[in-house]
Amino acid sequence: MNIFVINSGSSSIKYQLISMPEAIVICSGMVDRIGLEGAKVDYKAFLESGEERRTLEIPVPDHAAGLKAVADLLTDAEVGVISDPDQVHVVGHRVVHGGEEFSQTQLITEEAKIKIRELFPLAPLHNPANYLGIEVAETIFVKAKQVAVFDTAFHQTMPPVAFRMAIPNEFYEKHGIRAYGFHGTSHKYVSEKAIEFLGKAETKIITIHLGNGCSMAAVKDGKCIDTSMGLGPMNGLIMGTRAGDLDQSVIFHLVNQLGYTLDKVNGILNKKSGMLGLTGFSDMRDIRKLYEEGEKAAVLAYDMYAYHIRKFIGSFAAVLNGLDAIVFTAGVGENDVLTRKLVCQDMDFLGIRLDQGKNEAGGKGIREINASDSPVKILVIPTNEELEIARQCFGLLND
Ligand SMILES: Nc1ncnc2c1ncn2[C@@H]1O[C@H](COP(=O)(O)OP(=O)(O)O)[C@@H](O)[C@H]1O
Ligand SMILES: CC(=O)OP(=O)(O)O
Ligand SMILES: [Mg+2]
Repeated sequence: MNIFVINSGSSSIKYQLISMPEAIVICSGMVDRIGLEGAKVDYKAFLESGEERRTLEIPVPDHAAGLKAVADLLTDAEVGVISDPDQVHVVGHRVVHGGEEFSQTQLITEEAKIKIRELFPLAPLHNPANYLGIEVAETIFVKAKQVAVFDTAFHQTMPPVAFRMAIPNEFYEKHGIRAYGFHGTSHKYVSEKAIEFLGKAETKIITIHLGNGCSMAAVKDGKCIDTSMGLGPMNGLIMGTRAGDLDQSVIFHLVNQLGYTLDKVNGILNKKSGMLGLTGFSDMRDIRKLYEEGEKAAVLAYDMYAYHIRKFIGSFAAVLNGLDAIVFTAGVGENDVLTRKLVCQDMDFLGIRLDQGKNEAGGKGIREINASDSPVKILVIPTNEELEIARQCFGLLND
């Protein structure tokens, strides 16, 4: 079964064509800077004759144009991997917010599409892009089954004590206002890898997903019991452009005293805050350079970024009542040596002891970077949301 996985972001589309159940990646790549100057389509095909790469620097005005360019590459006479879009049997979509409606992977019906649209206001940077991906894929891969895999699904095992908020009951009962949690596909994938690595069934693990969006999960015996994000993917950790946890008074102050509209405040907290607000850059590689030059704002921003992760490690260790491993994953977690160093610093009271040599060593696959006498394992585990989405699709359609 050929499953084409689409992970649509606000300005990018990551994709992989995967043959299941063998989990063979046929091709993979990314469309970057959609709607911006300097858009680019990256494509890597694993052919019998060897690996073929293409980078197209073409205007990509919207998601439809991006997916069309990818579909053309998939069927290209020279570097293509299929001869016809109908050879894609299933399209698996990452959908960020599934609300209370969707706790599991779901075949996309007209009714499901209406519900995904209703969730736009709760994930404004994500669900509209995910939805567009579905609409466009339906016109390109006409015969394929379309399946949605939700970021919120893995967190549905949280107990009420973790997901309820202390506001009047009717807001939960009538309007579903509660914590949902995000990046669930990634937290699930890396926590399962960590459990396999630890080689025991009873485990207490904290997974730390640091990409553009950042979140953490407390995972006990393979099930999520708490997470740092809530109703939408805005709160918790400091992120590329999102503020993370914030005193509610700030919002009222911005509106009532400084005269901002609520829409404007929403835009500021989602798109202009976080590392971007503190340093002028949202990409960790740019901020890292400034840090190394000793630029004050970058040093403070890095320290704050790590400080908030450390606070969540402390609170999640408390709710887990112990800790076997912490796991770093996603773009920053997998690659940024400095973030991992700052997070693990002065955490030996919790049994977290980093080996800086191992932290700097690099490498592929799972890496253990703790000191040999560290009671808690510190693991770097590359995430693979696309493979997990393909597995979920295959599981749904083979049931
Ligand atoms: N080698 C690296 N060193 C430090 N940060 C990196 C490196 N590679 C990627 N990143 C950071 O990872 C982040 C993007 O992570 P990613 O998981 O791809 O995010 P998303 O899926 O949310 O777009 C960016 O901030 C980028 O700077
Ligand atoms: C939910 C979320 O924040 O996703 P991303 O990290 O892809 O922006
Ligand atoms: Mg991501």
